[in-house]
Amino acid sequence: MQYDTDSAMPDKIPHIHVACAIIQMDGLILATQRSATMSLPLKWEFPGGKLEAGETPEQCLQRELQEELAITVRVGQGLPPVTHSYPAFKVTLYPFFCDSLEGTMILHEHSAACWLTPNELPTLDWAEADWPIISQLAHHL
Ligand SMILES: Nc1nc2c([nH]c(=O)n2[C@H]2C[C@H](O)[C@@H](COP(=O)(O)OP(=O)(O)OP(=O)(O)O)O2)c(=O)[nH]1
Repeated sequence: MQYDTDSAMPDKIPHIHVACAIIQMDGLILATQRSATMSLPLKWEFPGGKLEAGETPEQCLQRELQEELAITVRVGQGLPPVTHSYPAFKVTLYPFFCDSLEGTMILHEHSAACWLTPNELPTLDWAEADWPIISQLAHHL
């Protein structure tokens, strides 16, 4: 029997699920830059990280934002998830609007952070998976 390998073989690349925070303050949105030693080096992203087993996206965001930036936020409305395939893995991003930031931000993992208006967001070199979110924000906020 012959198999069509493309359809019969299971997907070999890992598929990760990542919650990310669109943190708003005074009309600006927080962007963070991945460090040179992280995957997708120096790309800009919304802070967040991989969902752990049994964790809601809201819980994941509170944990990741505390670990990465030493801040807490109020997690609000979600945007539609976005799935993107990188050469080595596939990611589904679960974006959430957040506000009411508390704490003094410390960059524990990122190389930089900045606050931008929705219109300025496309000027950064974003991780490829983020572009559908950036377009949505630039047009709708
Ligand atoms: N947090 C976040 N990650 C994003 C975005 N866009 C995007 O492609 N990603 C990717 C980068 C990472 O490969 C993955 C997020 O997982 P992570 O930051 O916890 O993973 P990592 O591989 O850097 O670190 P590790 O915990 O596995 O060591 O999703 C985004 O907007 N925010």
